Amino acid sequence: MESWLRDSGVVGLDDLKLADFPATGRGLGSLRHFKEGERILTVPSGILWTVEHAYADSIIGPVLQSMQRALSVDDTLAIYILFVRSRESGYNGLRRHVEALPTSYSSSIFFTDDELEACAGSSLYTITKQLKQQIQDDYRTLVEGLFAEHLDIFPLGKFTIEDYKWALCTVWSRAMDFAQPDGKSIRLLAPFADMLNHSPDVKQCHAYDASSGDLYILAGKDYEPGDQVFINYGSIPNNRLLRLYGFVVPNNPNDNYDLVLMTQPGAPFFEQKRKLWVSAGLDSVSTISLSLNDPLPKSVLRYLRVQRADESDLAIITLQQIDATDKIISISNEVEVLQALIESFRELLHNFGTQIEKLDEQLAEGIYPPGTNAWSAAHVSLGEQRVLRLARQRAEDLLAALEGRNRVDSGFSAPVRCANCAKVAVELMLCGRCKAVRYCGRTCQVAHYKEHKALCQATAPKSGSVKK
Ligand SMILES: C[S@@+](CC[C@H](N)C(=O)[O-])C[C@H]1O[C@@H](n2cnc3c(N)ncnc32)[C@H](O)[C@@H]1O
Repeated sequence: MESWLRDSGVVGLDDLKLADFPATGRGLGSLRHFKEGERILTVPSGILWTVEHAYADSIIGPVLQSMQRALSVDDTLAIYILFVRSRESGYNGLRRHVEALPTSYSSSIFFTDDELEACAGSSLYTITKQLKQQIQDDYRTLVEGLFAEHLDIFPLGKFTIEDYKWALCTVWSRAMDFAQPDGKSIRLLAPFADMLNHSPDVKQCHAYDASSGDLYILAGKDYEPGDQVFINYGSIPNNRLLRLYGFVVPNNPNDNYDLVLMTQPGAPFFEQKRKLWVSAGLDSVSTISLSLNDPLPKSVLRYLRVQRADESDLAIITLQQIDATDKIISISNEVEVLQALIESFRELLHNFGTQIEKLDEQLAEGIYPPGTNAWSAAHVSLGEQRVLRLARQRAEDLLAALEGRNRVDSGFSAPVRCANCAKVAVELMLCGRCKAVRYCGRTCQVAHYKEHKALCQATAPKSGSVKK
């Protein structure tokens, strides 16, 4: 491969060496001092794997271009790689690169059920199961819609589902993405530069020159001869690292939990609510990342305030022109939102096969030997549970603060009655709009709305939004 890289105009080969490193496996080592920011490597446009190059290929290009529905970027790159690998002649340089690729990967899609069980309950667990099915479906579509039509180009023996999975993992674990000046993004694989391993401790140091189409690697920190040279793949949580790259970073500060919020189209006031979600940059199905830094992002509350809004809440939004997505609509709505969230977080945490304390114990006892698939899965589970516990705590704190304020608002000295059923209780909810009457619960508030409406409109503050 080296002579092909040299002949193709790769710059920097004399200062870097392929080597095995204990912590990461194969990578690139430096053969001299590098100062941070110094250019280390240039891989010219001509030898990059890109969709554009696949389309420009004289054999596979016309076939790809004649497809009624264009393949995804990942599928195009994966099939391009498999195509080059399958050729008996030609493509000499690119075939050398393919020969240097790993023969197997440790993405979670290759985990056995037992290995995956170590992260049961995590979003990775669910996504991996879905992904396995998705890959099978996509493969079947490829066979029927592409391979079977062009068996001379895609001999099925070299395009099996195992080959397809291998090629997809090659793309997931080695592709680099760049935004271009025209706003479009480009996904590419750069021979030799794709031997660089990840370190969160180096600065972002891979770049794409849109005018030349070349890929550059700069030193992400100072290096001494013999050091492993890294790039930074980005702030990636363990669940994603394991799914795409097949490794994890213990105690990863980027760990997250992808919370999926959804509402069925048949739900009451669905269209009205959908407009409110869209105006807040959300939709009826929204996936929101909860992270260690921000375990309960505002967008979660925005979504749920609208989802839980009843007729009177929606009337409040319209009448008072509340930015429903950013502010408390009514105390009752907010209480319901927070209670529902706490309940959901409890349930999500309960669904984890092994709780944090037990996982910590198992890891300390070496039940999951370091570096094994189950060990990686256990770290994903730990990360997701930590985020969810923080999120639950945040929601509980918000609810406690709200209830505390409500108690102060209602006055401890004189317990008041529910405006509907006249029940006496300390913890009555205040009508979020007029703040003139209190209810023992949501049912009473709704039941009383008709009677209360006129008074509510007359006594509600005329300007501003519902007090936080
Ligand atoms: C772009 S390739 C890097 C070169 C790769 N090590 C090789 O031998 O071909 C990305 C893959 O390298 C491995 N890798 C990268 N950074 C790593 C790290 N910090 N720890 C463990 N494995 C890492 C993972 O297997 C990942 O999927």
